[in-house]
Amino acid sequence: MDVTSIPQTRGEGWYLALMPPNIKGPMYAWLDPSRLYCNQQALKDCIEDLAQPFLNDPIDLVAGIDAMGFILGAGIANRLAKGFVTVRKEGHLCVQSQSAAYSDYTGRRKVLEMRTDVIKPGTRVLMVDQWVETGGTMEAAIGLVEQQGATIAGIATICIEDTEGGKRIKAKYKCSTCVPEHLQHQFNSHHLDSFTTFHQPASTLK
Ligand SMILES: O=P(O)(O)OC[C@H]1O[C@H](OP(=O)(O)OP(=O)(O)O)[C@H](O)[C@@H]1O
Ligand SMILES: Nc1ncnc2[nH]cnc12
Repeated sequence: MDVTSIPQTRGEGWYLALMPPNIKGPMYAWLDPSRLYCNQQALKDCIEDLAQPFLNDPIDLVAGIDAMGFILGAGIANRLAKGFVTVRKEGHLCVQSQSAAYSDYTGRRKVLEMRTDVIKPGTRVLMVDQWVETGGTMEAAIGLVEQQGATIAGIATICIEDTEGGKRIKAKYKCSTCVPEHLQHQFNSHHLDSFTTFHQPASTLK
């Protein structure tokens, strides 16, 4: 699908077909969700789908995880008319912060940091990231938020894979994703039928 085209008929999760497969190998995610943000209708529909289950829930604050969780998180915060707090990769926050070490789908050790001057005991926080694969990143971020006394109001992310960590998160929290149930197995196996229609333009293969 052309990156900016808007189909006349848009079924559930139509925009997921905009995501191209990884062509760079195992140190990268298996697909690139960020291409869907380039399509104005896809970005709008994705944010609406993720926010919808939480529209009537008591939420005080939205937390987005560095880096791509900032895009969806800010959009969802705006839709819910709530504030937005960043959960950052280490080395960027110049104010008092708490940190948590974790490893993600790459197997690398990483650190997340969060400011300590926003969350109060009982603050209800909606956690947002682009994706949950092993769940390492989301569980580290949840740990930071809970450590400050907040309650997790839910999780919003394009996909939660049915990994051990993904299943643990789904069992424990209210979750909103963009993946229709009948497509979940394609996401779990890291291959989407829509990949077969992807042709990399010659100019991008240099
Ligand atoms: O469930 P996990 O195995 O922990 O993986 C999920 C994380 O990995 C990706 O971020 P990544 O750090 O690759 O990239 P980003 O900085 O572009 O968001 C994704 O957006 C999640 O944050
Ligand atoms: N952004 C992402 N896309 C696909 N798979 C992922 N696994 C972890 N992050 C991912």
